[in-house]
Amino acid sequence: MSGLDVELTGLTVDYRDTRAVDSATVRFPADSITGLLGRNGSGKTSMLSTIASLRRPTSGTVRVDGRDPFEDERLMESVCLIRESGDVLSEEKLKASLELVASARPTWDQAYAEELLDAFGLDPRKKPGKLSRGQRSAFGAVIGLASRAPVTMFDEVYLGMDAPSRRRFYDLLIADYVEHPRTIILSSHLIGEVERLFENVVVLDGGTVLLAEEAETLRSHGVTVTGLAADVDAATAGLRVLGEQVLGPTKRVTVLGRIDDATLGRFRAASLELGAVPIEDLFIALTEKEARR
Ligand SMILES: Nc1ncnc2c1ncn2[C@@H]1O[C@H](COP(=O)(O)OP(=O)(O)OP(=O)(O)O)[C@@H](O)[C@H]1O
Repeated sequence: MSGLDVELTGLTVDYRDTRAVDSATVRFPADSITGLLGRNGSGKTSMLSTIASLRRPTSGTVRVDGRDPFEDERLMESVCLIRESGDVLSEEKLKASLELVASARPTWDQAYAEELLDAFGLDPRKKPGKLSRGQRSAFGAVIGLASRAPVTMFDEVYLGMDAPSRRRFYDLLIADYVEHPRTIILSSHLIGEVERLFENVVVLDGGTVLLAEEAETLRSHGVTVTGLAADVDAATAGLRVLGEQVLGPTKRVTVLGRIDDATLGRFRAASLELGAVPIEDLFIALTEKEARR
């Protein structure tokens, strides 16, 4: 089974006096990996919870494959949300949680789950209380991957993992996605680490959709310029610089905005190296109130 399209129209989620998601209209295309980015409290978890039918929208609609998952139990089996908190049986061995998920997910792959447990060094005879935070996160990753749900969402699930485990998770995710394409949504604060995975990017800000674009298009909103510091400074004077890194005599600056031919010519004449803009830099610029004035 491949992925399903997810479409939100005018989605609003209120908690008492807080509007967590505000009239969000956005599509997560089938068979693609979308990064859902936003600062703390921007509404990512609330949005994902409504897609997973854990919360009803206050208004607006959620459609998975054109249908309302709330009204459709079979469809809910196709939507998997993995949260950092972990939705496991806290008093039972991991094995019991795996059996429970396996019974609820028609697309579950037991052999793959066992492979993943091995890859993350997890013992299914242990109880969640005996695991470290990183191991609990890894267990969430195992469930999310082995579920092979047509819509799979990871909500900051890998935050507890150390760097090698996170790298293993990203590599496993990509490898499995290539073999079994599906709709994947990743929310993350570690944008620099995960952005290579994204085909699409959705940025939330204060509950509203600030942008929804293909990652390649987004990256073309700027350029990185690297070379001798004095040359870089001269060539980028007057341009909107998002950030800079200095390494000895070399400097790399990230410039926002489309670069016209004259400017490009200036860069080339000074033998400066041009590169794609890290999505993380664009994200920070877009969501920084100062930068948007
Ligand atoms: N159960 C709740 N009751 C009341 N307010 C809530 C509840 N859950 C979230 N909120 C509020 O809704 C807003 C959006 O929260 P949400 O958790 O969806 O954001 P987030 O982008 O996932 O944040 P983070 O990156 O910090 O996890 C925040 O202002 C938050 O305080």
